[in-house]
Amino acid sequence: MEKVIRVGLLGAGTVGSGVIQVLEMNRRQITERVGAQIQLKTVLVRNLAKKRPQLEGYVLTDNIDDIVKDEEIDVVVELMGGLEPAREYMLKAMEHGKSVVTANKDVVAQFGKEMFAMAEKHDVDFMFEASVGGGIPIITPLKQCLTANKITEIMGIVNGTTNYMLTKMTECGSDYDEVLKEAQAKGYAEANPSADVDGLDAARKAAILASLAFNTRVELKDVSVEGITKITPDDIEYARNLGYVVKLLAVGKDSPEHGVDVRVHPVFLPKEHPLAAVNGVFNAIFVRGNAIGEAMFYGQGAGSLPTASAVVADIIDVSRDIVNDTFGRVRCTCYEQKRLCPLEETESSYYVRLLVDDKPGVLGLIATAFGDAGVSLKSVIQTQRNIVDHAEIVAITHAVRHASIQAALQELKGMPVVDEIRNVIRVEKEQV
Ligand SMILES: NC(=O)C1=CN([C@@H]2O[C@H](COP(=O)(O)OP(=O)(O)OC[C@H]3O[C@@H](n4cnc5c(N)ncnc54)[C@H](OP(=O)(O)O)[C@@H]3O)[C@@H](O)[C@H]2O)C=CC1
Ligand SMILES: N[C@@H](CC=O)C(=O)O
Ligand code: NA
Repeated sequence: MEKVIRVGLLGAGTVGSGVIQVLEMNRRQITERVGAQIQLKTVLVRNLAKKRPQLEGYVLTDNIDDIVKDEEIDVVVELMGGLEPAREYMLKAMEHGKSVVTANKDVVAQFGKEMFAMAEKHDVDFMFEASVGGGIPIITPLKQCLTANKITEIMGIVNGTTNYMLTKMTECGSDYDEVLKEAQAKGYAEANPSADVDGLDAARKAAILASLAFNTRVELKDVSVEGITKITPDDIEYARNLGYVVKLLAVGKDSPEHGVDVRVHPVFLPKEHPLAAVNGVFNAIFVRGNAIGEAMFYGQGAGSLPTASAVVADIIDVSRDIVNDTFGRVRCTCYEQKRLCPLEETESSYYVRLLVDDKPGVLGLIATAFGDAGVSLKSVIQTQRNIVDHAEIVAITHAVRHASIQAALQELKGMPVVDEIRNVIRVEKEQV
């Protein structure tokens, strides 16, 4: 008789309902591929009273014990989101001998070590492909396909909500609040969308990617984070006129001089850069390895079915391990303890937009202030932009240390002719 693998699902929202749909839509192929039937048995939700026509025929519960203590259930799929009780439920599931699949970057970025330790202790699998880049395969490539390489750089657009917002603001001049609402309606945003727009979601993903790429534990607290809330239509227009697009980037670098540098921030990206063409909900992740060279992974970073694609692939992988009794083939890969590079040591070019008094000699004073702080300028433009008695100065600097640009900004803040530092955004150099 055909073996049956039973699944307990925690959460039936955007991704959870996508998982149910994919398991039903591709049932025959999935059974063939696994050599066993995957059957969803029980679904945990918060609100049992909610109408859920899609879940007819499945056992619904709001009690986690109905899943973790059910001996028939082999795999627990966590798609509730947030730290608690998701972390607690996943640990409980593993304690009861069940493999766990999750899309939860909050837990992986903060408690990954604890999760792997529990999986090892109970000889079960812990899989999290959907936690970064939604449907894009990137966790498995880093854990398996790229292991022949020493990886020195990983860089990408890893938040679908903010990429969707920036794309709409750039292409259609849409209003910030309006496009955020659209992204929420499409199911891209986190339960609390400030995680998206403040860069935290991308920072969690950056921590996960860097840990896997550089084989050293990087947690959310180790990532310097800046979101897109300060980006204005004016910055987007200046970027366009100067030959750039504005993107929220996650950057991870590993070098012998500085150690591991992981950060998330908006950047001016040259229009010719391959990541500049990644628009809407699409994500892309660049990896530089010493054997493969450059590789890029591209696809939909959020949304019900694309994310479910990654979750179901993990369920299939775990099921194959159950069928073949080969759990834990790929354990935690953080076997080194590398130095984490402080933000002050990082280097970048910057776009600096200032509101200044509109009078002779101001441009010279500004250039001197930058020069005194050791910041050399690549270009400076002065515009009027409907401002009475004032002007805007936009400077693009050459690559300088973070500490130097901070010193220049401090100097500028104290100058009577400078009325406001309107924005400071990093500028990414062209790919060579
Ligand atoms: N949305 C996306 O595009 C992507 C999401 N992810 C991640 O996937 C996970 C799920 O996201 P998403 O589907 O968007 O979230 P939703 O908010 O759409 O769904 C969450 C589900 O979990 C249930 N739930 C939440 N808290 C509890 C609780 N304490 N006890 C029982 N059930 C609970 C909710 O129940 P109820 O229905 O009763 O409210 C709901 O069914 C998150 O970790 C997210 O970061 C990853 C990649 C992409
Ligand atoms: N809110 C996230 C969902 C996927 O991780 C995003 O917008 O990318
Ligand atoms: Na993924």
